[in-house]
Amino acid sequence: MAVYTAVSASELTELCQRYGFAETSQLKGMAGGVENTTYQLISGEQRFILTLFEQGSGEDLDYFVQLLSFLATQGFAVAAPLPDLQGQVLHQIEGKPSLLFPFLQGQHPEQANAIQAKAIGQWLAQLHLAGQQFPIQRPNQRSIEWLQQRMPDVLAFLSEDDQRLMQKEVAQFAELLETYPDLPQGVIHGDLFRDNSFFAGDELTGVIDFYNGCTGHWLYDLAVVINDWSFQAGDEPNTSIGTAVLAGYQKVRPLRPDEQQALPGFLRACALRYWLSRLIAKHLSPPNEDQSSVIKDPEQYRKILVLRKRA
Ligand SMILES: Nc1ncnc2c1ncn2[C@@H]1O[C@H](COP(=O)(O)OP(=O)(O)OP(=O)(O)O)[C@@H](O)[C@H]1O
Ligand SMILES: N[C@@H](CCO)C(=O)O
Repeated sequence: MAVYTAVSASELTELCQRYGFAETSQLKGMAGGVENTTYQLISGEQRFILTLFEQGSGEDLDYFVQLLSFLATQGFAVAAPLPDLQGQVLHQIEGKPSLLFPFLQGQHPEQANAIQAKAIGQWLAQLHLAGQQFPIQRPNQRSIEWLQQRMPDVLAFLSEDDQRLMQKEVAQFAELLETYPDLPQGVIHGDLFRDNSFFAGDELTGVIDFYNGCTGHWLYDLAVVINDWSFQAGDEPNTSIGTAVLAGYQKVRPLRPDEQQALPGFLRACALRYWLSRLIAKHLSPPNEDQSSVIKDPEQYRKILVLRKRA
């Protein structure tokens, strides 16, 4: 259960007054999630999601709020934060920056089918195209520079073979970016795993967790999705799912020839990115007791990297 901060009755009452909700509204902790405190807020027949951000000052939240509001006005299936009666979106609850979201219908597709995979590919390409009209920039916090800076921190936790693998892959990604310096960039989601999407049957009802959203390579975003959506069970990729994501994407925005050439390298780089971020989460940002059950396995992404190298 990802609830690190308890909300007092007085803070809940204040929140309800700001939104015009009944004072009988209740909070219920949500399972799932790693970083933030998430509650379901139940007000009569209505349900919402209340997120208290456990890290950071909330400065970056302004980017996410603006981006989500922009996407909602463009008709995207996203959970955009809701303004209170005064039009205020960002709140402080128990001293934490907090947002209230609409409750999305549906489930995360643990075993996604090809129709769902195609739908997420289409959604992603539409995001990339629409993002060209979004004026705010945010650097990618998981760029090649981040890989280069953070890699030395985790080498001590790896076997000699894995150290060599990681060093070589970081160097090869840097070379790839030099070989293809003009790949298109723009707004990306940055973390569109299956557990950040909701489907009711085969219909995509919404996408959440834009906290890795930034200005980055569109191909990077696509590679994150193809990796997570293809490796649904076991160690082998479900290639028909990867193909469906790509087909959905290209139906909306065909890849340029340089992107097609660079895609295999980006699939490796994105596997590397999650191998590294999960190693950091495991060894260098040790979870507290409540979080330990939700730490994601770095080994899964090392294996994906090795498989992507062989392909
Ligand atoms: N708008 C929403 N509608 C319905 N359920 C939601 C919504 N937003 C989040 N949830 C659910 O709440 C739980 C926690 O959310 P989430 O995964 O975003 O947590 P987090 O800690 O912010 O994320 P992360 O896993 O990236 O650290 C998840 O089970 C998710 O499905
Ligand atoms: N999607 C990430 C966790 C949230 O950033 C992972 O699977 O490692």
